[in-house]
Amino acid sequence: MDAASVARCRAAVEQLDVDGGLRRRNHAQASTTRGDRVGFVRLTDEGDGDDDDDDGNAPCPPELRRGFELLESVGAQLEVVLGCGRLLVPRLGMVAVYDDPRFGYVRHMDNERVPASRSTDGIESAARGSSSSAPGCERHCERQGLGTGEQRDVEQWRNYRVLTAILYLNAPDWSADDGGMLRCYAPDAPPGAPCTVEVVPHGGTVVVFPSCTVPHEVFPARRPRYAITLWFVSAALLRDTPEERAAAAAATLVDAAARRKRARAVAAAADAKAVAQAAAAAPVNAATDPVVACPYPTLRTLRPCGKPPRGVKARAGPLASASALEA
Ligand SMILES: O=C(O)CCC(=O)C(=O)O
Ligand SMILES: [Fe+2]
Repeated sequence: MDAASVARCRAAVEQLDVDGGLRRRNHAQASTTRGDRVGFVRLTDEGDGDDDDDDGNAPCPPELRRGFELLESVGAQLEVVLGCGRLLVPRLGMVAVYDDPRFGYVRHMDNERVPASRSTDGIESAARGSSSSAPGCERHCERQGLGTGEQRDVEQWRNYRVLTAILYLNAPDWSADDGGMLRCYAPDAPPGAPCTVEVVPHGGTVVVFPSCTVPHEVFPARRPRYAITLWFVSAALLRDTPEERAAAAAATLVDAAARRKRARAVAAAADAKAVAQAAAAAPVNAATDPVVACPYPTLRTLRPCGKPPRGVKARAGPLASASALEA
């Protein structure tokens, strides 16, 4: 993204902050794991007032829309390039500023398997579509022969994200000395293993990686560090019936050996096209990336990813289903 557009987006984020739209996380571990303040903005005008996701989320400022549109177009291109089936865009996008030079964000994954009883993200659940109390989980467990009594011990995906896309909005004179680097690790790399990619968060740079397989961390920054993030959701998890969800899960869960083969899962570039090309060149196979086994609770908060670019024929993912969007 060009410098002028980045500057406009950054100014919009600063204004959002002045208006009280960015808050520090208030759950217990947040103070030690991450130093950012975040807000969620509505990316569509949709919203009929009876949806929790509406609570307290400002509409995306017009100047910031271009940033989210860029991320959405990255998703649209990756959907085609990676053949991962239909990606969906949540109604909310995240805006973040790291302004405490003591803290970045410790190594984590944006989605992962956790015991069912812990598969919630607290305040993130509504905003990011990551609720674990989705109706149907119990029936899903039953379908798999696990029984409702045992379901608390069953692992589930923490949330519904499959692809993370970040756009940095930092000032043009940002340098490596300012810190704030994003470090991504090879999937399944043990702590301390060599990292695969380090990204200096230059304004205009976009980073994408599969949410379920790439551990990453953010280093503390000496200056306020701005970014917006869109977490794409897979259509496959929107299947309506337990049978369909079970089939989707069985068809898409990846075994550990296959995951290890995907050493490089990160692409960074200055614009959407370059991102898509870089991702295509990397040995990422999103077709086999995992999707969650729970239904998404509020279908209305999702919409299909933007149209693929001209001349590129969309490859139908094995689980993509337009009917999943009709709720
Ligand atoms: O801003 C970044 O580079 C990454 C932030 C991150 O990992 C997150 O918000 O989950
Ligand atoms: Fe993250």
